[in-house]
This record gives sequence, structure tokens and C-alpha cells, in this order.
Amino acid sequence: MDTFKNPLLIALDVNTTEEAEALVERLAPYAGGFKVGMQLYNSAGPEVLHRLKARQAPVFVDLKFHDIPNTVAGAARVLTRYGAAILNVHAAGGGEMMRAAVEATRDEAARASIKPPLVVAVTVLTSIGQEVFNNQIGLPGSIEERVVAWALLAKEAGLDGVVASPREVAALRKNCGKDFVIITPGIRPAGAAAGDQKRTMTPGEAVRLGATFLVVGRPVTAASDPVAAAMGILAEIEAT
Ligand SMILES: O=c1ccn([C@@H]2O[C@H](COP(=O)(O)O)[C@@H](O)[C@H]2O)c(=O)[nH]1
Repeated sequence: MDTFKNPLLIALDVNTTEEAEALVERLAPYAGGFKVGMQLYNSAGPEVLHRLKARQAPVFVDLKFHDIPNTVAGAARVLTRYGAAILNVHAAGGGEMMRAAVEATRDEAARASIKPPLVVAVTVLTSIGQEVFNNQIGLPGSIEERVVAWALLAKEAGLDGVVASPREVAALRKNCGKDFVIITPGIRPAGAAAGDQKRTMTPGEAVRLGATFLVVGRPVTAASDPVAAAMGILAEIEAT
């Protein structure tokens, strides 16, 4: 695994490699790593991963694979070769699919003599609230119960951790142990607009509860002063 100097992962939800590199240039002193999601990857292609790698920035490649095990394994091999520090799959793809992803990354990393990426499972998206979860997605019970159940399935399948909202961190720590990686989007500093995020918390609260990494996008990248915003979040994390 790459070394993350702090828990703050900044989401580069922009369209071009140039925009991403401009953000990395300014924010690297305050970020533990950066996240490349489907907007940037689909627009800029794998080249963006090579460019960020050359800047020594650990990258979480957030493409949320959800397909049959053979297809997910093939895709996970590709991201391993590209040097992803973290990659993810949907827990809803099931245990066999998750295990295939982990085994593929470990095998591919061994062939290339590189460290394997952390493989984590997306549980329930942080943009989903309880009512939508039950009545549109059609799953019963509480979001927290489902997140913990999927996290345990992911752990059993050999994954390193999960992506979940900060609201589930306490239950995840209790059920999955101290070494389980918990990555939390849905982070909103006090007073920041929630936007489409439904299950949010402040950076300090998420860290206090035991989150391993905090993913932050718009509160930094859409701020009038992204450097000041990142510095403020990092200060809140470090003061916790
Ligand atoms: O459940 C999830 C999984 C992934 N994300 C991603 O995190 C960032 C959050 O960005 P903000 O601008 O801070 O809301 C974004 O890239 C999402 O794709 C998530 O929000 N929730």
C-alpha cells in the first residue's frame, strides 16, 4: 500500500487531467491522497492515473465495480497495474465477486512486484436516506444494519475495508475491528452545504468515531479558496 501522510482524500471531480493536476499542485501539502472517480476517469482516461502517480500522490480509484466476478477481477487487475493505492467494488455484488477482486489484485501485484492496492467495498451510498433505502431500493431494515452486514461479508471475502457514511463508523468499528479500513465520504465541515449528501458529519466527528480516511470533494474543490478549505479540514482532523 502507498503511504498516506494523513487521512484526508480529496475528490478530484473535474473533467480534465490539467484541472486535476492544478488541484493536486495546490492541495498536495494538505492531502493524504486524491480520489479519481468516474467523472475524471471517464473523461481523461487512464493517463490521469499515470500523471498523478508521477507526482507521488496516492490515488483512490473510485470506479465502484459491480459486475460478474470474472469481469470485476479483470478490471481490478488493470487498476492494480496502473498503480491504484485503493480501488473499490460494490458489496451488493456478493462475496464471490469481492473475493475475485481481491485475489486478482494480489496476483497482479505479485506479478508486477508492486504493493497490492487496498480493496474496499461500497456499502450504502452516502446520498441515500432511510426512506429511499426502504421504499425505492426496496431493502428492509435500517441502513446501519445493512452497512454492517455488507461490511462483515466484505471482511469474510478478504477485503481491507468499506466505504460508508460517517454515521455508521461507530457500528463498523465495533463489529469489524480496529484494523478494518473505513473510508467516509459525506464529510461536511460545519456550515457547508450538504448538496446531494444525506448522511453527513463534520471531519472532526468522523475521525473521533474512528474513520480511517475522509473523502472530501466540493467543500474543498468548489470553495472560493480551496487551499484554505483543505487547511481548515486538516486542522480539524489533527485537533481531534
Ligand atoms: O457513498 C459514496 C461513495 C462515494 N462518494 C464519492 O465521494 C465524493 C464526495 O464528494 P463531495 O463533493 O464531498 O460530496 C464524490 O466523488 C462521490 O462520488 C460519495 O459521495 N458517497
